[in-house]
Amino acid sequence: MFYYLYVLIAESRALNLVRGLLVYLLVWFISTRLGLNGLSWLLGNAATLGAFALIVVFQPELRGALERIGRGRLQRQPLADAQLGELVRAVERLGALRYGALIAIERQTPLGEFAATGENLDARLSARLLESLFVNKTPLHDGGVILRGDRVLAAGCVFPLSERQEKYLGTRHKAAIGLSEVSDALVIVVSEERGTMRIAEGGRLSPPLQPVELRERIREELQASAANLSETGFRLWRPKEREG
Ligand SMILES: Nc1ncnc2c1ncn2[C@@H]1O[C@H](COP(=O)(O)OP(=O)(O)OP(=O)(O)O)[C@@H](O)[C@H]1O
Repeated sequence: MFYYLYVLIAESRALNLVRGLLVYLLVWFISTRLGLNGLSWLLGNAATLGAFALIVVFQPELRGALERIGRGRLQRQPLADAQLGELVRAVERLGALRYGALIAIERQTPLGEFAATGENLDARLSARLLESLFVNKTPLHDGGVILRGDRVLAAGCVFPLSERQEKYLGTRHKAAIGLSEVSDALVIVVSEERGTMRIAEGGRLSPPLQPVELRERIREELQASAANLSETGFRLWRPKEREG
């Protein structure tokens, strides 16, 4: 439990917070022992308010953690090999043509609330459809596409932005990471500037992937989540090695 707690903390902004809290508690403890009544009173009262402030500041992390715990047995129709081929072909072509793209593959966390921000399509997945959806100057190219099983659920969707501060990350990549922070979706992002293809999952962004790697990674992830689900009935959260 401590290990999992540590990984959960280390993976988020909470690590700095825990360090800060330890310093705070130490100063409070020392001031009480030394009889510095003013400082000790101030720190004691601030701690009560601080507990509420923490809930507000760390609302996204708390939401993510609760969501992970409550992830249930919503079994989705997995992507068949043929559809996976179509998806990878589309992503590869979008990269080659330098069209930016953002595609979320729904797993156990329902993405309905994000699909509702875009245009409902419920169309059969095909490479040509996916490519068309990201062509510049068309009404639906802005935003992300959501795949549910072998269907394109919606396009032009707004995903939550990650609060990561890295300057090299543009909004498309932050939206990919953001959605993967609050759900178990696999999010593929194609850079318009560089034509690179990456996957965001569990709040982490992969390095640029080759088409073969992309296909394997998606296949592995989808198989792993299906196996995990059938073994236990619930999708267990497993910490992963950090990437990059
Ligand atoms: N919250 C969001 N949800 C979905 N899509 C978004 C969101 N924010 C931005 N986008 C998409 O990202 C596009 C802007 O990408 P931007 O150039 O800022 O990001 P980037 O990560 O640098 O990507 P690129 O490498 O493709 O330039 C927008 O036109 C929009 O299509």
